[in-house]
Amino acid sequence: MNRAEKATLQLRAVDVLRMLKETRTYDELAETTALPAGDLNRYVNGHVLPGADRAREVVEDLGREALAEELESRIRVDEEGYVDNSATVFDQPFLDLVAPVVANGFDFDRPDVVLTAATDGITLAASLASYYGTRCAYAKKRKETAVEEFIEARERLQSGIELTYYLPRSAIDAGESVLVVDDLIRSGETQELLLDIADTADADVAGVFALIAAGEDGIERARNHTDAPVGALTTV
Ligand SMILES: O=P(O)(O)OC[C@H]1O[C@H](OP(=O)(O)OP(=O)(O)O)[C@H](O)[C@@H]1O
Ligand SMILES: Nc1ncnc2[nH]cnc12
Repeated sequence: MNRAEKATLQLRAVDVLRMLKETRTYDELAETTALPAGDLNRYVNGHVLPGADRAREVVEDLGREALAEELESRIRVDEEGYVDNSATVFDQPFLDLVAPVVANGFDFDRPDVVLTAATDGITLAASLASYYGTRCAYAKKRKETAVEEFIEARERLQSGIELTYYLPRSAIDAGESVLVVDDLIRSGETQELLLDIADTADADVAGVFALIAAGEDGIERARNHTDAPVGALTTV
């Protein structure tokens, strides 16, 4: 880890601790983190940065659990199992906290491109791309004007409707590594189409990630299409 990466990790740990502190006293935060309250006070107030090892523990272990809890408290599932996740996908600062936890906690190789499907996956993909310092690309359900060449992926959904996603061909080069992400995975049909696009582009898949898995079907379907790691922050 170079100095810049270390500093980034330390600052991310402070972000996670500040998020946790919003709903806790220092004593409660000490209990949650198993770190001394005095140290936590200095980190949260920005007087001292946690050491690299401590920072990694906060981001990878605690961060993942805390973010999953925070995510669960923000989503509403209706009586038919459909999820309202607007409070998450509209909150870019929250997604900026998610990015390092995902990048460090899910065994994904650093991608060249973070790929998602318009619309709701875009803010998550943007946060991850920004964290990795890579490009963000999103496939759309219609062809964007003035783009000459597209990669297309078409699938007949369980409902019988045919769905096509289009991505400008220039968005992914052959041999690049693609991390496929979305806010939500349920049937896995959308992720399948995105993996299909990556395949047509002759790209490698770094992984598949969703903030929320609605049931296990989608995750399993994605696992059938790639050997790369597949995961979600929470399952409802
Ligand atoms: O695993 P699946 O069954 O494919 O479902 C997941 C997809 O459904 C939602 O998108 P939707 O198609 O509703 O479009 P939106 O992002 O524009 O709301 C969600 O953002 C995922 O992309
Ligand atoms: N918001 C949502 N909740 C559950 N399944 C979905 N499939 C597409 N959008 C969904």
